[in-house]
Amino acid sequence: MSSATSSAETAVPAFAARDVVVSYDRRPVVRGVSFEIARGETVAVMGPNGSGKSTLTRALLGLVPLTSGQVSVCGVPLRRFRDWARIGYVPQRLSVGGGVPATVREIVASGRINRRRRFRPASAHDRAAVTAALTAVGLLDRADDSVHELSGGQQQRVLIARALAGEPDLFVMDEPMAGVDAANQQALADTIGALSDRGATVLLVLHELGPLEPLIDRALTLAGGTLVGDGAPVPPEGACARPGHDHVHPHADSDPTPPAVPLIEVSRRA
Ligand SMILES: Nc1ncnc2c1ncn2[C@@H]1O[C@H](COP(=O)(O)OP(=O)(O)OP(=O)(O)O)[C@@H](O)[C@H]1O
Repeated sequence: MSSATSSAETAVPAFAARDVVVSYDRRPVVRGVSFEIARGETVAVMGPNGSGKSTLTRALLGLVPLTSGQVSVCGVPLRRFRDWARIGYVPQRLSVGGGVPATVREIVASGRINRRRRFRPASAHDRAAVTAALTAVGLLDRADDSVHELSGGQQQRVLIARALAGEPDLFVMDEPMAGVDAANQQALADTIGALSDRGATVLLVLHELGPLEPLIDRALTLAGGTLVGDGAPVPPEGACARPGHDHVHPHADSDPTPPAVPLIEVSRRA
């Protein structure tokens, strides 16, 4: 956690959403969602495909506009929030370096931009933070390779390293385990666990709890854009618990009945 964090500040929620509605083409896909995430909590956002998980998390960061409702980050209304260096965002897919022959190290170093003083070269601390982030995700040996030479799962780890490099105290990760093999999933879970132990706030969009299960304090469950569950995560049982279980539930649009319990899914994405 940032050394600037005072005990008074920890009483303020990291994120607060009130009656949040987000629409695409006037179709609401997040429908009146309210919750608070306390500083230091590790929270999963779960639910069927298309239930609005990504849209909700993007709305918390101002990446999609709210149709109505309010969001505040560390007690500051989103429209006035400027302290973006405190937030590490891991998007669902690699969206940087497209067509540009950027190296893994360059992408990860871009996570320091909000921390660096303008027009100053990278400091020893900047370089050390980048190396530590690459080490944490097991990609130090690929640092000088083009990011396009990496597999989808490795590219996902580059995005996580980019977020780590900025040394934020709030992390928002959209399906960080998607496409990552089992061994590296455990390594990433250990990294996220270490962040959590340091007091970071971690919000994760997840299709399944997997190796992150012991770290999750709370699960917010969406169905059809509505919050239908807020409580302890429910581990998968029976067939759903089997490794490799592939289970895609119908889109909430075609099944308007909210589930009684959180649905645990495995993404079909490679
Ligand atoms: N940019 C967009 N423009 C129009 N519709 C969108 C856009 N992004 C998402 N949607 C639609 O909004 C709904 C919610 O999508 P969202 O990606 O937030 O759900 P999700 O729960 O994260 O899904 P998944 O688990 O499949 O990633 C879906 O019906 C989706 O098709």
